[in-house]
Amino acid sequence: MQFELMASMMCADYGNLEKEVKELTAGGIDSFHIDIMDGRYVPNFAMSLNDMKYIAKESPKPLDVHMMIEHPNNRIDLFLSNLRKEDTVYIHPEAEYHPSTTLQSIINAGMIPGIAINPGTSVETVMEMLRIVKKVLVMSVNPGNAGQMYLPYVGRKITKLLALKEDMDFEIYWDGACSADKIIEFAPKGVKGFVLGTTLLFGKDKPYGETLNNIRELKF
Ligand SMILES: O=C(CO)[C@H](O)[C@H](O)COP(=O)(O)O
Repeated sequence: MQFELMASMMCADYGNLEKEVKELTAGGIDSFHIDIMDGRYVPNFAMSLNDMKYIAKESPKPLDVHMMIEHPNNRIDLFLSNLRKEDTVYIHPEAEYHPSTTLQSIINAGMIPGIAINPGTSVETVMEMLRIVKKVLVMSVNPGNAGQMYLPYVGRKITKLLALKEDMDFEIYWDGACSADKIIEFAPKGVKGFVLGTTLLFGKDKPYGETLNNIRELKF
């Protein structure tokens, strides 16, 4: 079964970032998920513009830039000017007065536009934006921290999005507490990719390549 695996780099060993990026690249990761936080939209600080630039320099793999910041429109050009056509930028619609303006800037710059949907945000709230994005990142934990519990009510939202995607042009991605049983349940239903953090990939005393191979060989 074809699905994408992304590494949540806020969970990586920052003291050995070069080694982490090289091992994940060699191990077959599909892209690097970079959580940009401002300590306001979410109660944490994670990665920065410089971390994003460093990872882009160290690996040819695409980046998923997840903007967990207030008013991303004020800072979007800084990020877009350092990205490539194959990179995705996700914004949180709640963080902006006019989120479609920000999405249009991402589209105009040639990157892949995405929205991230918080557990408490309904599909109906973001319906019009589903028509202009290519990717929808469904948060199955509240944004800001790795290592949280999966929130089961998010499953219903994914079911709704899967039905809508039949008539629209976006793919669904999973972010937060992603475990093997969630991949087994949701990949066959059509979820296109999974962000891997502390639950499945990091801090496991196992080479990343081995973990990624094990996930790709899961029995469906
Ligand atoms: O978006 C995130 C936090 O807001 C992280 O990417 C994600 O939570 C990491 O995965 P895990 O939950 O398995 O540690």
